[in-house]
Amino acid sequence: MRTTKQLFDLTGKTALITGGSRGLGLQIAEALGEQGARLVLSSRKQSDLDEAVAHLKQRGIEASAIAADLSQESAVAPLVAEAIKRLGHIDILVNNAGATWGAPAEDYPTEAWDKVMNLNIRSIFLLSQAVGKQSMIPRKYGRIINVASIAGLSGNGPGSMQTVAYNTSKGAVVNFTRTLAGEWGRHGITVNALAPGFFPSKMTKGVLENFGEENLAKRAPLQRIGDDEDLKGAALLFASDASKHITGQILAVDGGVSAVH
Ligand SMILES: NC(=O)c1ccc[n+]([C@@H]2O[C@H](COP(=O)([O-])OP(=O)(O)OC[C@H]3O[C@@H](n4cnc5c(N)ncnc54)[C@H](O)[C@@H]3O)[C@@H](O)[C@H]2O)c1
Ligand SMILES: O=C(O)[C@H](O)[C@@H](O)[C@H](O)[C@H](O)CO
Repeated sequence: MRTTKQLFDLTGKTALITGGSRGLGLQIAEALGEQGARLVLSSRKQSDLDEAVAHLKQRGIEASAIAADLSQESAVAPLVAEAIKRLGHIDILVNNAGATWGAPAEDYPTEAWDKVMNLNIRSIFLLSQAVGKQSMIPRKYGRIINVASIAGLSGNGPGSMQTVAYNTSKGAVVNFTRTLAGEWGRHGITVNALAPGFFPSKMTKGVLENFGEENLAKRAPLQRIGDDEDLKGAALLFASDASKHITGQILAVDGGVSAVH
């Protein structure tokens, strides 16, 4: 029997983290790296990635970066091939890259719908498929962590941001997580999702300006918004052997918002 410390230890493990250059992805990278995992980060811009790698190196974390536009299907195969080349294999896949777009549903541009859907759900399917087939299934081990959102657990009320594609894509992430967990449990792969509430980031800058921190915090029983360490514990749980008997689960990290709304 292992100790709790050993169950959460990621020494010798490898992880590919999409959208790892900033925001929640970088926070997850810190969490996994601090526990000993070797990392490959991916996101669209090489310059952002270089900064993130330097930031992690300062904290003693081994990371490298591969730029890829995941809204394009053609980006997936080269990314996975290069990540496996660098890491040897992939133990942990964090599907975190995501984006949003706001417009009233009746006027919502189909280009925006396609962009959001391609990145937020289609790329998660494609990446999981490639990493599963090439690395996790043959090795009979894997941890897939999808970053959903509490916006995938309910719709937006009147007066909130009009993000029909975003909420729809995150709802799809939730049920994709359960479905893949059902299929791949027999291969020793767990598939779980984080459902963050509001965290300040580049993506949510507009929401923060529109509604104000106080109003966003008021929605939560804990009366606060997320900060730069609030996702770490849940991410580490799903990445490590501490969760080897947990799959297909959606964990809200939201100050309690989804418990009461
Ligand atoms: N911030 C929040 O309140 C919040 C809440 C719930 C869920 N989320 C989810 O967390 C994830 C990260 O968001 P964030 O808030 O850190 O935002 P962010 O904008 O800071 O980070 C998004 C990341 O995704 C990458 N990315 C964007 N488009 C891409 C593309 N086409 N190809 C490859 N990479 C791309 C960016 O480079 C960046 O690394 C998203 O899936 C988002 O939906 C965020
Ligand atoms: O995915 C996200 O960006 C967040 O979860 C948002 O949905 C906020 O929680 C919401 O906007 C607060 O009102």
